[in-house]
Amino acid sequence: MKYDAVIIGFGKGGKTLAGKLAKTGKSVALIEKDPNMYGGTCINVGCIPSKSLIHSAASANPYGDAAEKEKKYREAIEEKRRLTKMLRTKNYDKLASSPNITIYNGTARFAERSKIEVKTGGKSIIIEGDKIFINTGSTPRIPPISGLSTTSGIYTSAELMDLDNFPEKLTIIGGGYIGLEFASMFSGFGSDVTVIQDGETFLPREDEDIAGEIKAILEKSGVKFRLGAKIKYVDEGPKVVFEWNKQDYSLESDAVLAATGRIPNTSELNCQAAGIELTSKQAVKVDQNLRTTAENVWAMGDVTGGLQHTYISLDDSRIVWSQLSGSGNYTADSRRNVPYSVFLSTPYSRVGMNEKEAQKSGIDYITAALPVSTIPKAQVLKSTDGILKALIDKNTNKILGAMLLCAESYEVINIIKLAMDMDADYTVLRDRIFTHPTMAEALNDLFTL
Ligand SMILES: Cc1cc2nc3c(=O)[nH]c(=O)nc-3n(C[C@H](O)[C@H](O)[C@H](O)COP(=O)(O)OP(=O)(O)OC[C@H]3O[C@@H](n4cnc5c(N)ncnc54)[C@H](O)[C@@H]3O)c2cc1C
Ligand SMILES: NC(=O)c1ccc[n+]([C@@H]2O[C@H](COP(=O)([O-])OP(=O)(O)OC[C@H]3O[C@@H](n4cnc5c(N)ncnc54)[C@H](O)[C@@H]3O)[C@@H](O)[C@H]2O)c1
Repeated sequence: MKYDAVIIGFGKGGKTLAGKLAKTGKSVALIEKDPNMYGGTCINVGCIPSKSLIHSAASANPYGDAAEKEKKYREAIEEKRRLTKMLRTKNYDKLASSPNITIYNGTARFAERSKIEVKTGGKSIIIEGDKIFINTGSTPRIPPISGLSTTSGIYTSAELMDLDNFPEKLTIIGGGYIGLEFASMFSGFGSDVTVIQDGETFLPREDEDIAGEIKAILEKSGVKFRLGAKIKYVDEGPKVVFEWNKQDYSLESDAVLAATGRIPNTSELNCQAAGIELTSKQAVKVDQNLRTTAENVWAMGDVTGGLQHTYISLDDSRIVWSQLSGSGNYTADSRRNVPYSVFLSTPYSRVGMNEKEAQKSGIDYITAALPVSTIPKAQVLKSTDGILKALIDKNTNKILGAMLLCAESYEVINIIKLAMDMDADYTVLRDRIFTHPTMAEALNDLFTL
């Protein structure tokens, strides 16, 4: 079988590109190894199921009795299963219904530069592609802690989001995005949550005041932190044995989540057969056009070792499409002002520089700050914890960055990103009409210096 394009992995970038290529009449083969992953990590085991559970947790009663908590949790898991199944089917049907797309269910590996071996159900077939696109995503990194991969009751994020029984007591290893979102979610359901992190500093990339507020909000909801801890081993229970503040502790719980980062999925690809180089972190090495070191082979999304967000994988498909459709002008180094949101009970969103980075770069900046309690909509929502902060270039009046720790920050941050992309002065946000009462209207006050 020969195709114009072979796409390995049904992730965000891959499925978007498949659709675009098929629309222009190209023949496309899309290979996915797991039928429960049609549509990729985001809709099956990542963003969407976690946000569905976070949404359900927001209306749970963390102080309810055991039966009430269990009931609410089971309903939330059922709703998550319904939602992911619906999206998975939709994603599959959308591509499968195109006459130009063939979906293969099997594990792909390079036989040579343009030939891919697909192993499926004990059989193996070779398919050929004029152009090949790698979109195989990433997988949880399990650190070499004794007992971590062999003890029962230790889960990855995907497994924990499919647990039938409510964990009254949850230990989370790792205080990154996944660790904190799950801490917030499970404390919302009423779990007793402890986060164990190796590093001393909480959210080391954030400004201290912001990190401090986030930690205080999580602690207020009952989450306990053990920062600068060294895990010695994990044992049946499950029980995590660790050293913290020069003392040994043994923490037993109903479940342990390993949220210790994610590594690119390249181990099955046999990249060397195609002359595709990997980085020292096992990511596919790409240039600014997302070309690999092999001719006519590109890579998109988590597998490239860059920022791990669904919208980055989507944007990667735009970079690739820019070359396939002619202009080639859009490249990874022209991508700027990439925002992110951490979906905590009080969500945190950021775009651009923070103070730490501005100080390091020597830019002359002004800091604008606004306590969330002054925002009328925050009072309506009864969500008055948090702070809004923005940095403005003193010489040019341009916005350098913003950090929003408040309800609905994941929506409002996109307004600031747009203003930054348009190179607007901060006064544009200060003087805009926004609807009332909204969280967005707080930008008028934040940017009134
Ligand atoms: C719990 C969690 C929450 C998250 N929340 C967010 C969020 O709120 N917002 C956000 O933007 N990002 C979030 N992310 C990150 C986001 O999910 C990923 O960055 C994104 O899904 C990566 O997409 P991708 O296109 O690189 O590949 P993926 O969507 O991972 O797709 C890769 C596909 O390739 C398949 N595959 C792998 N190897 C092979 C092979 N050899 N042959 C055939 N198929 C193969 C895999 O089965 C998989 O389906 C979250 C991640 C997790 C785990
Ligand atoms: N809202 C979002 O966009 C969103 C949400 C969830 C996940 N994600 C993506 O998923 C990726 C993976 O998230 P993650 O939280 O697993 O990784 P991460 O890299 O963000 O955090 C890993 C954490 O584990 C800790 N850690 C590592 N080894 C440890 C050990 N041996 N003992 C104790 N602590 C240890 C680290 O100190 C760190 O706090 C992120 O990079 C993110 O891009 C995005």
